[in-house]
Amino acid sequence: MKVSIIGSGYVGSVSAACFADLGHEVICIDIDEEKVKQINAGIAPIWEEGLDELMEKYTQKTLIATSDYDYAVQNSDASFICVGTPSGDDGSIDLSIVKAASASLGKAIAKKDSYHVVVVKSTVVPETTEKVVLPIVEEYSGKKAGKDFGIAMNPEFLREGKAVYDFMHPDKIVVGAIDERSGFVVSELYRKLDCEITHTNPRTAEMIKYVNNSFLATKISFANEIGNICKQLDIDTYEVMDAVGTDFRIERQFLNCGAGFGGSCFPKDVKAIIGKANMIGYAPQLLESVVDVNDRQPLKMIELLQEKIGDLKNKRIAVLGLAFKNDTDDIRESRSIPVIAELLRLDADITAYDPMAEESMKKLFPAVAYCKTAAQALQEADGCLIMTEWGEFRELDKEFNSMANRVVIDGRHLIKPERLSVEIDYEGICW
Ligand SMILES: NC(=O)C1=CN([C@@H]2O[C@H](COP(=O)(O)OP(=O)(O)OC[C@H]3O[C@@H](n4cnc5c(N)ncnc54)[C@H](O)[C@@H]3O)[C@@H](O)[C@H]2O)C=CC1
Ligand SMILES: O=C(O)[C@H]1O[C@H](OP(=O)(O)OP(=O)(O)OC[C@H]2O[C@@H](n3ccc(=O)[nH]c3=O)[C@H](O)[C@@H]2O)[C@H](O)[C@@H](O)[C@@H]1O
Repeated sequence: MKVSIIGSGYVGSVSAACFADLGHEVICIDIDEEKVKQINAGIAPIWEEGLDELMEKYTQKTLIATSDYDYAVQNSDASFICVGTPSGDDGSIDLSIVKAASASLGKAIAKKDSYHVVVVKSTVVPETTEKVVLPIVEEYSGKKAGKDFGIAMNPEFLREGKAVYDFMHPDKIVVGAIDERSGFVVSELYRKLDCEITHTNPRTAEMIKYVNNSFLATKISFANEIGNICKQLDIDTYEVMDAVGTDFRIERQFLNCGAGFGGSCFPKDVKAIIGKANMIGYAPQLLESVVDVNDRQPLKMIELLQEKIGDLKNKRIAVLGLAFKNDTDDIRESRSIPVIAELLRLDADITAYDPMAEESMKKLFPAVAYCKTAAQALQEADGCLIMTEWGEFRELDKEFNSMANRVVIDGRHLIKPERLSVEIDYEGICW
């Protein structure tokens, strides 16, 4: 089949490359000319394991990029909207980018003689596909949904860092279409994947995505709350979760307490569904608490540090890990952001290291001294904060020797102090 993908960010570029790998002809559309050029040169616009290889393999064969909606729509059967859905000022969803993409798509569909399917893959709150995207496409195309064009919602569940693998090995595919014809076109695109398709309406598909992310975020905040209680009682919360997680109704994953969840989706999606609930007159107490626990958690790292070394003014603090999690260069909502901001407010001197995310964080905090290795960041440091679950931090040992004061606060349960050859003053955030 022929498909166009609107937006070449994490979801768009991975979907494009994977659809090409499934044998489809793909056209990427982006308003960012730099990304268009990159893709046409066979270079992935973001870092994801396996993505460069797929881009190189299919670019200029079955995968091309353009900023021309008309060209893309004329030469494809369906268009996937994969643009960002950030939080507005009050936390609720900002649909302006989705609206702009829908309008461009509508104008292009106006010039097309044959049937086209509009697919919303961006994470959008329930009712958006039917009450926002559909009317905009109708308005700009002058055509009728369900007759001249189809419309469906197809949420994406991939994780950053494992995006290509997740796309190709989904545990669920959800297609929420307004009619059978639209649903059939979308399902056909996934035919080669070994996964059953859940067919539903657009609103339910939208809700499935939010419930998935909110439930995972709730598990993490629950684990953090329990971890904070366990720490006061001198109970190893990881031992607790290992036992509790053996119950198949609970499941061990996403019960790792630590500095909290970051990333481009959990924080914004929980806030967006809270916003939608408030809009319809329901106060979602539990979800509000999920956000509160998560906001408080990273600052506990600083409190623990202050307990050990007192006033942080002019103290040299090594921040290890800047990305919101391992295996990505993405710093969106990374828990290291509030931590660095607070350290700067307290006049600490910061050295920082991350294997991939240094460049992005530099734009946000130019005053931090960025280092090329963890060892360099630790030199002469009065304290160390471990913020991201990078595997290489697990291997740290002799590197702690060069610290002026070997105080290590671990936000990701990576260091086993008893296994080190060097003695350190170690504290886990909630263990
Ligand atoms: N990042 C992730 O791991 C996941 C994200 N999602 C959802 O997918 C959506 C996209 O997220 P990301 O890929 O992270 O966003 P992103 O911000 O990385 O990429 C969005 C892309 O859209 C382009 N764009 C903006 N306006 C445009 C327009 N009018 N026409 C064409 N292109 C335009 C931007 O230049 C950018 O390249 C969001 O709703 C997000 O919640 C869903 C699952 C996973
Ligand atoms: O909608 C999205 O964008 C995506 O959001 C998450 O994926 P992602 O944000 O890439 O990362 P996760 O691996 O889920 O981790 C999110 C955050 O939770 C933290 N986390 C995770 C697990 C855990 O037990 N504890 C914990 O603090 C991680 O450190 C990280 O900051 C979901 O896992 C994906 O299914 C979803 O598609």
